[in-house]
This record gives sequence, structure tokens and C-alpha cells, in this order.
Amino acid sequence: MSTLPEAPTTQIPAVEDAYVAVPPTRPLAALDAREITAWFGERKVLDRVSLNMPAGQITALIGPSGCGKSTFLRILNRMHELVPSAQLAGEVLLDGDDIYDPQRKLTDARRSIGMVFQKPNPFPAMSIRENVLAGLKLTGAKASKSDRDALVEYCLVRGGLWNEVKDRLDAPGGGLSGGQQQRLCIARSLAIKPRVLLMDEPCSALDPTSTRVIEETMLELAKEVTIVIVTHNMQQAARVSNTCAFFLAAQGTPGVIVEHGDTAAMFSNPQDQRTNDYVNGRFG
Ligand SMILES: Nc1ncnc2c1ncn2[C@@H]1O[C@H](COP(=O)(O)OP(=O)(O)OP(=O)(O)O)[C@@H](O)[C@H]1O
Repeated sequence: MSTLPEAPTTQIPAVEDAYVAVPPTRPLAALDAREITAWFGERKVLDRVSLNMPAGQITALIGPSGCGKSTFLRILNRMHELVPSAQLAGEVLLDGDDIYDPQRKLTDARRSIGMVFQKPNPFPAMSIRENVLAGLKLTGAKASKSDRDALVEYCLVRGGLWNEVKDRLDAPGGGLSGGQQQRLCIARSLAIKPRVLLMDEPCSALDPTSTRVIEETMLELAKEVTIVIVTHNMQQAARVSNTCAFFLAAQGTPGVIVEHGDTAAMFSNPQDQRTNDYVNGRFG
């Protein structure tokens, strides 16, 4: 697990003060990482990692602890640069446009590429409704109350939580179960209609039933949003992902992708012996 902070640290304004709107549907987008090398201080932790994450698909990043999966994921929406010692080389293209282009604002990347973290991190004192709307700070247009209500419903339906909370939208988000809180965080991330959703071990703190609900939610969401998920759970990778990338960092060397491709093929007929050993639980 990464040592980076897991929760957004910026102060969220009161929802009534936020400028909100129901954004139009955005077309599906592919993410293409090219020759990504990453450092923390002097230490190189990823070495020339390239990966295409196709539009409308779920890509799983798998591999043993410490091989750089979370670092790679955070590079995909410019969170890596929040660490003072962190450096980066390479390109990340969202539908052909480099999110690291100096002409582009950091907020452009965050608007298009949302993130769900390992530990559910709703704003506990805010209501369920406010939690969803809190994701809207980045949009810039005002909207009516009915638009906001429609957006809250839209996000909670897609987050797979609507039926469980529709009668208590003003109850605090902190009062939900862990699995419900994680789906609330998914709903919050959907409020700005991201084109890509990054998920860093989103089920590792959840029981098997909540895990299955989140997996079903992901499979539904993938019709509208490209998803990239880090998971240690091989069954989960096999159940939800279309494509898979196996990361590995040999002792004292930076992480690389050993093998990537169609998930079913990688699990049934891996090309590299190390992939074979990993997916069959022989190490990691
Ligand atoms: N903020 C940080 N400062 C310094 N080194 C870091 C930082 N975050 C991660 N690292 C190092 O970078 C390497 C890759 O870490 P990362 O969290 O990306 O791996 P991971 O594959 O996601 O691991 P896990 O599966 O345990 O979450 C590790 O050696 C880790 O110690």
C-alpha cells in the first residue's frame, strides 16, 4: 500500500455555495500511458511502463506489494506530483491529449479522471446528498435545486446505492456501512461525470457481500466510464476486468509490466512463467 495520503485534503465549500450543474454525458475515452518512469527522491520505482487502457473497459493492475501499482494509478490523474520528492517522465494521453501538457490545468485532469480510494472516505458529518454534490466543486456552472436533485439520484443510482438511501438523503454519510460508504464515494466521484474512474483496491476493506455489490456496480459503470482498478484479489480481477497488467519489481529494481493483455487469456494461458506463478498464487 502506498504511503500517500488517501483522502483529499482541500477544504470542501458548503454545498449551497458550490456552483453546480448536471453535466452532459461525455464520450468514452481511452487512457494511454507511455514510457512512464517514476521516482521518489533518488529512488526509481517504475521504469518505462507503457499501457493502453481501452475505452469502456475495465483494466486491472495486479502484482505483489510494492511493485508500483498505486504509484502508476496516481500518475494517471496527476496525484503523484503531490508528493514533494516525486518525479516523473513519460506521457499519459487521455483520448490522445497529454494530461501533463504544461498548457493544461491540473483541474482538467481531475475533472476527467476520478479516483476512488482503498478506504471509504466520505465526509462523515455531511449528508448523503451533500457528499454527492461535494464532488461538483470543479464544474463551474450554477444549477437549480431540481437539477441538483436529479444529479444526486443519477449518481446514487449509478453508484448502486439509490434504493438503500433514497428515503434518507439528509442522513449523515458517516452513518452508512463500510460498503455503502464506498458506494457513496463512487457516487461522489461520478458527479462530475468523469471519463475515467481509477479505483485503488476499492474492496479491500469490505466483506464479500459488499465486494460483490461493488463489482456489479463497476460492471454497470463500465458502459459509461473507463475503469482502471488495482486489486490484490485474483478472483476479482478475473471477474471484473477485460484486460489485465501484471506488475513486478525484482529485488532492488523498479517496477515494470511483465505481461498484459486479455484477462481470460492471461489467467488461462500466461505467456511468462512469473505471471503464471503469480496468478496461481505461488508468490506475492
Ligand atoms: N510517498 C512515498 N514516498 C516514498 N516512497 C514511496 C511513496 N509511496 C510509495 N513509495 C514506494 O514506491 C514503491 C511502489 O509503491 P506502491 O504503493 O506504488 O506499490 P504497490 O504495488 O501499489 O503496493 P501495494 O500493493 O502494497 O499497495 C514502494 O517501494 C514504496 O515504498
